[in-house]
Amino acid sequence: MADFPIPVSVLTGFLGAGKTTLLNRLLKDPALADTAVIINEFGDVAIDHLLVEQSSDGVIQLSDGCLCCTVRGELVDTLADLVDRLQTGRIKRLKRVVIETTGVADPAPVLQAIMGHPALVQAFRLDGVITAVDAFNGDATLDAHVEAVKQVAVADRIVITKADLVSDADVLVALRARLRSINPGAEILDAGDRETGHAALFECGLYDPATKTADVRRWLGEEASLHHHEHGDHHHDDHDHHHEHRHDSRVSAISLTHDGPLPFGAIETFLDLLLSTHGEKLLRLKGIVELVEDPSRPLVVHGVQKIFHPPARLQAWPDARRGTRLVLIMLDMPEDYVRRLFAALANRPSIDTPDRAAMEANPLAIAGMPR
Ligand SMILES: Nc1nc2c(ncn2[C@@H]2O[C@H](COP(=O)(O)OP(=O)(O)OP(=O)(O)O)[C@@H](O)[C@H]2O)c(=O)[nH]1
Repeated sequence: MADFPIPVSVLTGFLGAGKTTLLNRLLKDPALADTAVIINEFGDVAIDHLLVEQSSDGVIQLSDGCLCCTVRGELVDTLADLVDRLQTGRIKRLKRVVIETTGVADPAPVLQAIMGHPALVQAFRLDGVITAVDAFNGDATLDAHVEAVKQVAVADRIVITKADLVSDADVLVALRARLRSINPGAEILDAGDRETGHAALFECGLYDPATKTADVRRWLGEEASLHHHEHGDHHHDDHDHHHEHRHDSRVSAISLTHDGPLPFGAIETFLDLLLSTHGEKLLRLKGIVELVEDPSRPLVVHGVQKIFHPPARLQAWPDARRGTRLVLIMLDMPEDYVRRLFAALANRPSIDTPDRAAMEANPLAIAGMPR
């Protein structure tokens, strides 16, 4: 049996970052029984040693109760097949799916397979993205590959691997600071730490399945400070200085808040305009919204790159705080545009920004707004 929607965790990280090693260790934990592991490999990548006895249909039952399959074709087909096996009783239980992505890939297509597919989105929900970063090579990889920076930026949890290979503690401190500046909201864990087990890595979503209460602060990463990104001048100096060789100086996060309820249409328009004007820059967006239409049940918005999970409602507010809180991580953040767009749609016009009604009527005609 399965409780739909089944949580899906995506494990990413650059080539050789230690994804399989981490996964193998996690899967020894009895708490992860009834987990299906999908290894999303393309091209001539060696089959991971997890998959020693592969059956003809690509899915094997491991002795510890996990299902395992490699995907060389369509991830969508594999996920649909898992649902079919459950419904026909060929799989008895399925509590979780973990997808290990190929090291060089942008994680977006994997996430798109889950969140962008009308049938799968009923059966699965994205729990979170876990990104492994190699302590030894991490800095050089982030310098060389913007894909590696994006993998860090979309993460809910970042796991530093191979810390045992780094003798200089300052290197680890600097790497953590760098990861924190790319993604201030994600929790950063050490793979070698006993605490870095399933409990720390899974259930990144809004609900705690044990208590059914929503931990919005944790989900939005609000414990982490976002304010160092708000010193605009400093940010731009940094940007120019490192522009040549540090991709991550191009990634930044902001938090948008509004007190009081907003109409659903305002949020919809904000997201539509953001995606149509700067969608390629958006790496991650998460938020909770107080709606005019139904203020007692907060709306949850959740997107990775251009792919948005269907908006969901919580049954109740998790704590006394109301209003709207959105956290955005973007590449080359058009911060002024984003803030003005949000302000306009939240009906807080600044001197030269028209109000929401005018904007919805003609969104491209706003003074000073780049298209
Ligand atoms: N010393 C040390 N080596 C590690 C650690 N984690 C992984 N490795 C080694 O790093 C190499 C790559 O690890 P994998 O787990 O295969 O990495 P991966 O990210 O799955 O690799 P790809 O699937 O090829 O992208 C292997 O030789 C591992 O034994 C660690 O924490 N410490």
